[in-house]
Amino acid sequence: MTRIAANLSMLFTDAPFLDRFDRAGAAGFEAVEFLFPYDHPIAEVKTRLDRNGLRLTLINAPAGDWAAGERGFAARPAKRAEFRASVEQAVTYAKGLGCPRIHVMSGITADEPDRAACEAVWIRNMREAADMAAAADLSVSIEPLNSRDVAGYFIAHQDPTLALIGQLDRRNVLLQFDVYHTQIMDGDIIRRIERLRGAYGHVQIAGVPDRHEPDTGELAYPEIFAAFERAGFTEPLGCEYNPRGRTEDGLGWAAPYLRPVL
Ligand SMILES: O=C(O)[C@@H](O)C(=O)CO
Ligand SMILES: [Mg+2]
Repeated sequence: MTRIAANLSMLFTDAPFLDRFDRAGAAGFEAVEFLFPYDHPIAEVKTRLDRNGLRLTLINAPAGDWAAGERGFAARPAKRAEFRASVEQAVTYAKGLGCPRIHVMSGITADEPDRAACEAVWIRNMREAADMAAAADLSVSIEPLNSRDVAGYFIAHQDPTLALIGQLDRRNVLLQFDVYHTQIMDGDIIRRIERLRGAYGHVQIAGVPDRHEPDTGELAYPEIFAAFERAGFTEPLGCEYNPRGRTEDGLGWAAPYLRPVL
């Protein structure tokens, strides 16, 4: 059965962050994910999850100055200290919030002079992140981002990302399969879902190319949902899209996957 999670960094954004949990619960979501909860104490976020009966499926580790274009540190040789501090904070939040995985971002490396040095530090950092996460019984999620939206990001394609993950030799590190980014960069979505079965631990969805609801654009999402089911992937798919209007007004496509609203 297809299950879905509301991405609270992109859905319900007409409400303050903490109020988005109530909106997601009222809309019938069973789970949520979001990027950065760090402006709010763990206890406050936990209260919002619990009072809406929501499970948390993913948070991102702090990724630096987002507004200035920073997108994490793992592949940036000069940012080792920031990297470690960000993973420590993410592990503390994930543990406190009952979230099973953290997305650790790699960083913009287009201006780094030495790609080999970026790869070497990425491997060293990600191994450390994996070990810190494993000690807390968590996994690490790694997501390639499309280079149209995020130019210069260290990882843009799935297969090279999987090759890097393979070099880590850590079982708790999995691919974050964002269907939106993957369609833009790699395509062949259905075959990829089958072929990479077991290699991805978290999935996100959006319409392509406009990143709106998954009922528009070039992808046939009902077919994609069926492929994930056939592949045995039963975790909630993160709804990480920019709603065309008010979030609730665009949830018609999601009706079969939402809890009945009382
Ligand atoms: O796809 C995305 O944009 C996100 O999943 C993310 O973590 C940050 O860019
Ligand atoms: Mg994503």
